[in-house]
Amino acid sequence: MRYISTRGQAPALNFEDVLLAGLATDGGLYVPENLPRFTQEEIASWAGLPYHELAFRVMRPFVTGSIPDADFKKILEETYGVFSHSAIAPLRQLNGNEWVLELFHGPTLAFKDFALQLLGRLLDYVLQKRGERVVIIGATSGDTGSAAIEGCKHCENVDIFILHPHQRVSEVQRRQMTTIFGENIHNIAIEGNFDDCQEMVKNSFADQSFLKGTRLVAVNSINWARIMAQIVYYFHAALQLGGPARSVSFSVPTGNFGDIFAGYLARNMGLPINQLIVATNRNDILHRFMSGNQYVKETLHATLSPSMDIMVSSNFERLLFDMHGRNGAAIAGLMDTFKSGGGFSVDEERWTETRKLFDSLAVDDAQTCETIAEVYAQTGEVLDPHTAIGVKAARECRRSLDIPMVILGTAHPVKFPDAVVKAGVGKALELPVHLVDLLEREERCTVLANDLKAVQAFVSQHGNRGKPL
Ligand SMILES: Cc1ncc(COP(=O)(O)O)c(C=O)c1O
Ligand SMILES: N[C@@H](CCOP(=O)(O)O)C(=O)O
Repeated sequence: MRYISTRGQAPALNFEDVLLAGLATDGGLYVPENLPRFTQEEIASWAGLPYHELAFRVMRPFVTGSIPDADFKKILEETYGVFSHSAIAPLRQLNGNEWVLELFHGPTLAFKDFALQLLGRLLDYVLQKRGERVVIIGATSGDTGSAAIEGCKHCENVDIFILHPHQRVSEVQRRQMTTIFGENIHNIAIEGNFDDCQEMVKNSFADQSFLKGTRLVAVNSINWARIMAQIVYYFHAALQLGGPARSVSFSVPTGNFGDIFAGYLARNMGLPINQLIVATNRNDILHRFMSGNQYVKETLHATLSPSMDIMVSSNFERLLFDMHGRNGAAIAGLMDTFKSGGGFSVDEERWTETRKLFDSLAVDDAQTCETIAEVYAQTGEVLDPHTAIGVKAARECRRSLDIPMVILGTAHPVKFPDAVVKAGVGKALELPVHLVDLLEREERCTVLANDLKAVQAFVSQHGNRGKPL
């Protein structure tokens, strides 16, 4: 399998090099040159497989040529062996044909564990084989950070730096990052928002001189391996609901467009998906595109669903690439316009074609709380605010009541007690055993200005097991 950049100018790479590349050298994102496509019979034959075995079948074509089957199987078995629910991603029924796919039974209680538990193991495998050390710089609005630290903390050959927006993540999210100690783990709170953190990561790929020859790796969903691992649970959910004989719809709480892009790929790989709903919070650039063909930046607002407080949505570029017939030059042009502050629309025909699959809704904080309260009253289930946005969007945008609607349950509500309390839910939420004393643990974190040079200087000072590079 070869991977090409969405901007058409970077060299094509194999899986191992894509895993270690992050952003392409032309600033684009890597995508498979040819997407594998499974037959309906093949997909049907996977019904009832344990999650790690399904994961092997779905992801195998992407790693072929880089990771031998036996090694990949072992890595996957270990990866999903750390999840606390035997079904790994159980489906919980809300209503007749409405389901929440619970993606929060991994170690950090959010869907990020599905990919980052795997990414840490893949990095370990590849770096040991190569005898190479790398630096990771990641940006988080709350969940990627802890999942990346948890996934990489034991990696001998990795120093990890996680940037989060100072005072813009929940207390539980922050502590899940800042209470994990290790000479290779560094938490930095940036006096800015998530987009600032993400831009610093992307700019660091563009000029890596501060790393003095050490390779920079991404843990954000710009890294193809993140998206790859998230494709699996669409197959897993659909197979439990009668797929592929029956099609299924998904409503996806969306920020960086990684999770829903994985659903789009699952469909292109042969899984019958009827509808994909882009569910955003007040930071609604993706909803404005899907509903009105306008991709224009606005001010980023802090909301009760902080993990989706994102305006510059990385993976949207991967969708645009397909929408434009995989024309890298066209994407480079659009991205340059966007980076210089301009918005854009796409050709009306391309947009109408895309809308055949995608619908969207922006949900504000008041509606988020109403939905948490409504679902609690109906079912006794407490939703986290991100999942609640997915439920609200599913209920508003659903095209057919006959087709099962799966809402991606992207985080556990215990990570967001403020929203749950604001929604008027009285039920006490308990942290799981491994985090039970989280609120009493010592924290370590460095606060830095919103200044790329300051961050790069910090990385360069601490990038070799706490010592200078
Ligand atoms: C809990 C939660 N829900 C939804 C999202 C949005 O996912 P994506 O950025 O892949 O669109 C995120 C962050 O990315 C998240 O942490
Ligand atoms: N919501 C994310 C933001 C980063 O997105 P990613 O999927 O690109 O890593 C977070 O919680 O950190």
